[in-house]
Amino acid sequence: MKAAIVGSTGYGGVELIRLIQNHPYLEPEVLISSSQPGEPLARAYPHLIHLSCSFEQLDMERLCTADLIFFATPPGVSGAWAPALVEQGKVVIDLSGDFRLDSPDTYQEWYKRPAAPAKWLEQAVYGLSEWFHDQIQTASLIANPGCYPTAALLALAPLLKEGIIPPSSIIIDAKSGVTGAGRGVKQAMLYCEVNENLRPYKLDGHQHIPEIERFASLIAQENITVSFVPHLVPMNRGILVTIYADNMNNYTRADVREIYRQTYEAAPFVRIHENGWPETKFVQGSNYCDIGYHVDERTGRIMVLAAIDNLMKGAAGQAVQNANIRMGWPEETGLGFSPLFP
Ligand SMILES: NC(=O)C1=CN([C@@H]2O[C@H](COP(=O)(O)OP(=O)(O)OC[C@H]3O[C@@H](n4cnc5c(N)ncnc54)[C@H](OP(=O)(O)O)[C@@H]3O)[C@@H](O)[C@H]2O)C=CC1
Ligand SMILES: CC(=O)N[C@@H](CCC(=O)OP(=O)(O)O)C(=O)O
Repeated sequence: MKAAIVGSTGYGGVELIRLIQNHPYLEPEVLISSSQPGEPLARAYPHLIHLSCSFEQLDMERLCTADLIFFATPPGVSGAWAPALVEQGKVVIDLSGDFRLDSPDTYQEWYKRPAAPAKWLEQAVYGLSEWFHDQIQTASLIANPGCYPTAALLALAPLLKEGIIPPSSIIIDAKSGVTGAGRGVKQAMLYCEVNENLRPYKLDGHQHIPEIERFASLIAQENITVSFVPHLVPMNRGILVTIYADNMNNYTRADVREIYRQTYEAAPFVRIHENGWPETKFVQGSNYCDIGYHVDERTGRIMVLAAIDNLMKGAAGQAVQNANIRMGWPEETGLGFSPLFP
């Protein structure tokens, strides 16, 4: 099948090229760049000099030569282009946040821009592969989750579904590498600003808060609110979330172990750490989400940790996993990379 990637000069886009180029059933046929049309891929990414493709202008007719279209673009781009592509019978997988929220007002409030039409927000299927597998199988428009929500929801969802933690006690402390902010030039992301520094940011309005709350509530079947504190850490890739919640009814470590075991026993990309806790190095370059937990009898809290590679399970890897689910291919197709360590 032919794939098109819009935003292929960005970090999410180049990770898609790497994955699709190694995928047995997908070809990276159309690589779109609005800033560098006509330029060879190797000019933007010399490590891909062995691939002799060039970037192309964003053009509807050209996009329609592909079967599957990935958007790895800033907010607003897929919202404008995806509906027409779906109407042409194409499958669209969107890595941006344009279709992750169901209310135009909520999108406007958190993204500070107008939303895509409500009809398309309602039609989009959330691409958290392990939890929305059945809906993804028939979806035309897949809203790939944000990087922080992927880690947070995979860690939280089993406990929420079982009603083990109360709806308002949840604190999510999250840390991301710098590729999470994209390849665009920003002063705050310069080496001297980021190196040897640990920076909390957007405590007062991160766009992933409504996304986490929407799907946590859906899974728990009650209204969930979370406190969310993201941090930027001086590393290229990786996200670690540490979640704190009250332990209702004193569930034991054995109870929690059984819940995670049962929930994820058939999930090829979720690994549970029974001894020790996940680290970002354990998942780097791979599509795994590693989860660990601690049932703290002293304080009556449960701590759950999840590590992902933000560009893989947090973006391009999960997008390819969703393409596999949608096309009926084995979920691991083209994603069988072991993590890079050290
Ligand atoms: N980085 C990460 O870890 C994650 C990112 N995401 C989301 O995925 C999307 C892509 O992220 P990322 O790759 O990091 O971002 P980058 O900034 O690295 O890349 C974005 C790409 O979009 C293209 N672009 C910019 N403006 C337009 C436009 N108006 N029309 C068409 N193309 C445009 C740019 O290429 P050009 O100017 O050449 O067209 C650029 O290459 C974002 O929405 C991001 O929030 C989601 C999960 C994780
Ligand atoms: C380190 C860093 O800056 N990370 C980005 C994550 C962006 C992302 O995943 O984005 P969308 O949900 O907007 O698509 C952030 O916190 O905004």
